[in-house]
Amino acid sequence: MIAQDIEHVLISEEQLEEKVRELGATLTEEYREKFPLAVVVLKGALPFMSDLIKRIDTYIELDFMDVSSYGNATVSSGEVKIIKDLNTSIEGRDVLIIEDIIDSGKTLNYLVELFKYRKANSIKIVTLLDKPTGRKVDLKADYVGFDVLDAFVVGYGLDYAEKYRNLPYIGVLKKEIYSF
Ligand SMILES: O=P(O)(O)OC[C@H]1O[C@H](OP(=O)(O)OP(=O)(O)O)[C@H](O)[C@@H]1O
Ligand code: HPA
Ligand SMILES: [Mg+2]
Repeated sequence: MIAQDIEHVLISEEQLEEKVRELGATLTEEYREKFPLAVVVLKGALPFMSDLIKRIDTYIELDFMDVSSYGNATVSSGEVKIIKDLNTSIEGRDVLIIEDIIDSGKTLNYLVELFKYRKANSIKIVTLLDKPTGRKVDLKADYVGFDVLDAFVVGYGLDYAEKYRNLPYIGVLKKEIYSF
């Protein structure tokens, strides 16, 4: 069915599960004495967040922010739009941003600057995927699941034109799907 649009599987369900456990254990240590506010960047980070938080064995608070800059394209528009803001004040909080992918870096750069302005005590980033070759601004995550090369990837939350978020693995989309 939808798997027919995938050229190849890049990261399997098993690899995802193992990595999420590893990241969860690391974050448990990092935040043991704190009560961080985990900010989930909608919509792409939802499946990663939902698996990751079950592997973090310390107190955390969750909040959600919906931002979008891709629309139906495979290249960032460069303009980050806030669709839904946080419900929680982040002044003085230790913020852990949970993301699915860093590509140009513009989404997270925008959020980090916003959270600094709002006087967070600390800001760290955990991202499942990092695509360093896509970078347009200087931004580094604190915790990275996997580096990916320069292909448009989908699945496990990541979309192309709002499709494929429900694939259980990360795959590379066939070129003919997005190039006309
Ligand atoms: O580093 P960047 O080039 O900014 O790209 C990364 C961002 O782009 C995607 O979100 P998108 O704006 O497509 O919204 P979505 O999560 O709802 O798909 C992805 O989930 C990241 O948030
Ligand atoms: O490779 C990608 N796939 C899906 N969404 C994305 N947003 C930035 N890069 C990507
Ligand atoms: Mg998207």
